Amino acid sequence: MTAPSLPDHAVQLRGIFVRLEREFVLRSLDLDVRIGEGVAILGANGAGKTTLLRMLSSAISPTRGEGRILGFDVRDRRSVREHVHLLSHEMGLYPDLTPAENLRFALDMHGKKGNVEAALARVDLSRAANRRTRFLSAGMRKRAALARMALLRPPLLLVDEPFANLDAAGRQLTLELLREAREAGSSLILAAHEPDLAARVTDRTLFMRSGQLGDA
Ligand SMILES: Nc1ncnc2c1ncn2[C@@H]1O[C@H](COP(=O)(O)OP(=O)(O)OP(=O)(O)O)[C@@H](O)[C@H]1O
Repeated sequence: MTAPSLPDHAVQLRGIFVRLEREFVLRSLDLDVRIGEGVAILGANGAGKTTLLRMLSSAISPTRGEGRILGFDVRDRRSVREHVHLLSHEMGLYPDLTPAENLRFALDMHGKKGNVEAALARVDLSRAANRRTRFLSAGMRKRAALARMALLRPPLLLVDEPFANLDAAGRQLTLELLREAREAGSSLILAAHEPDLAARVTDRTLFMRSGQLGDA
């Protein structure tokens, strides 16, 4: 499905509430992110950053409020999922597939073509390309998920704590891949606990407190 019209915003949220169990985790949240813009979201543990990213990826629906993502209604899960990619802690890799198989599967799912071998070489995973993902270290799995993100080049990229579990080289690689994705036109929303690293790949920083966003 194509977007109703060419949007100038990747994200526009107005008065969004998300209730999980009995608690409102997001409350009256507004957010505007322009097409091509990069926004960092900082905030204490439990502030609601992951919940916001999960809602933007349509993993969960808002309890109240309105929003558009790349011009699609925030509740139009099928359209949102087609255009938005979430790189999260879980990473969404199939443990019994190899990294190469995971990447090919992701490309097939999105009807895209790409050079899987080159993407794995870029993240220094060529030697592990044919081992089952379940036998890789946390950092290696993160590199595989980064390679998949780089291959998919989604219009809107949501990234949750990308620098955790990575060595210095892995963090540098993450910065490079995020920068390349932005140069290719992806809009980016990045939740992190490392303000300096986050600022290197985003244009501005917001702070989440008790489920609401404000200036840092
Ligand atoms: N599936 C769930 N069911 C019920 N409550 C949840 C669920 N997921 C998260 N929460 C609650 O929502 C609140 C926000 O959690 P969230 O993971 O969004 O915070 P966060 O800002 O990403 O934190 P961190 O920096 O620790 O990753 C927390 O109080 C958490 O307990």
